[in-house]
Amino acid sequence: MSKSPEEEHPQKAVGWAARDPSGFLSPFKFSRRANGDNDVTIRILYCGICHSDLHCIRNDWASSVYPMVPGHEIAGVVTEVGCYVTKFKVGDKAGLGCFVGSCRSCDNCAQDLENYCQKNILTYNSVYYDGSVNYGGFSDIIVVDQHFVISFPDNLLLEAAAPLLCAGITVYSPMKYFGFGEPGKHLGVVGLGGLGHMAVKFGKAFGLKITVISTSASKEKEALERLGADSFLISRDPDQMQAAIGTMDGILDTVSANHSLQPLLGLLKTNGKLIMVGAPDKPFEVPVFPLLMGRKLVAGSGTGGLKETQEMVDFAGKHNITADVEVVSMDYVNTAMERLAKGDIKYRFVVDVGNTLTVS
Ligand SMILES: NC(=O)c1ccc[n+]([C@@H]2O[C@H](COP(=O)([O-])OP(=O)(O)OC[C@H]3O[C@@H](n4cnc5c(N)ncnc54)[C@H](O)[C@@H]3O)[C@@H](O)[C@H]2O)c1
Ligand SMILES: [Zn+2]
Ligand SMILES: [Zn+2]
Repeated sequence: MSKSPEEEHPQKAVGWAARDPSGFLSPFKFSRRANGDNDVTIRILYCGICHSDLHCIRNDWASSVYPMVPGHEIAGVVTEVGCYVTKFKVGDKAGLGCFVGSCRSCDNCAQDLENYCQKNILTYNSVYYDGSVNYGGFSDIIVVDQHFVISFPDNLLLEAAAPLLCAGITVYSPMKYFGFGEPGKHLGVVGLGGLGHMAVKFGKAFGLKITVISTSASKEKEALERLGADSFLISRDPDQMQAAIGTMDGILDTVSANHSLQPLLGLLKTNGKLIMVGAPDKPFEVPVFPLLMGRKLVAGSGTGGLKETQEMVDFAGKHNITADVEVVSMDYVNTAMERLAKGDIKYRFVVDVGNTLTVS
């Protein structure tokens, strides 16, 4: 019989886990592997709450395995390093995003695109090479191969930098790849949540013109004044949408639920690109005529590779870019998930794991 999560590895660990698709999280005792020669052990101080965590704990994508300890925007301090570890020493600030493994030999891995490796291993809801289940960042410690660990510049506050490791890289990577990493272009950002607000910040740092496209007029003032967007478009206002037709070089769509793409395609100029990063559970309808009439492209992008993630964090350090966070205690996490489901957060919850994680 296989060993229990608490006994399968030598290092004791505690976290909060969902046990079923209700997604309700509660204390959970498990274990982590011994720190190997290439491994870094991180004492987790903060972990962001991504909408993907919510999709996962509630089994929206029909791929969840329980018990599940979510969390993939992890920031903390290195407490142990293996003998081959060159990137980190004990006491360094370190972080971890969506992946803890990849094959390291396929074409994707050779191009620093571990995020597209067919054999990559997610930080949680996945199985490691040794056959044991991975548990994520709502926990006290984690053991990771140094290749998947990111360094933080000293000037960034850890709690506000943690969301860079998913929300940040998920918008930075497609912006660079699809030609929005330099000044001059006009990019629309749909959905002003965790990903969306990071897209506004990176977009302004790249020198883009940014228009936030939102269903909710209540976000306008903040988008313009606090986040620095150039304009704000209410997608439910037909006059505003009509006036914006054919004005955007690209749109980054971060929306977590199904919605119509047709009005968005209309906003694009000829050769415009609609880049999907939101991950609703149902397929979209893609109307073809708006694509033909203007040679438009609908594309997608998933997080980013490790090299680019480090580049993004270093760029964020130089430009002082972090997430706007609401730091909450571990025992608030179920309320935070409810609020995230309703869009009641500006703009990222981060759990203060280091000070508030308790398991009785
Ligand atoms: N591509 C990737 O690699 C990747 C990485 C991280 C997250 N995601 C996905 O991106 C999505 C957004 O994640 P997040 O953490 O920013 O979530 P979030 O909840 O912080 O933001 C989502 C935004 O979408 C808005 N929204 C929700 N339903 C809407 C609707 N029907 N019409 C218009 N706007 C709507 C919300 O108000 C909110 O502003 C999720 O589906 C998540 O799973 C994808
Ligand atoms: Zn995420
Ligand atoms: Zn690979």
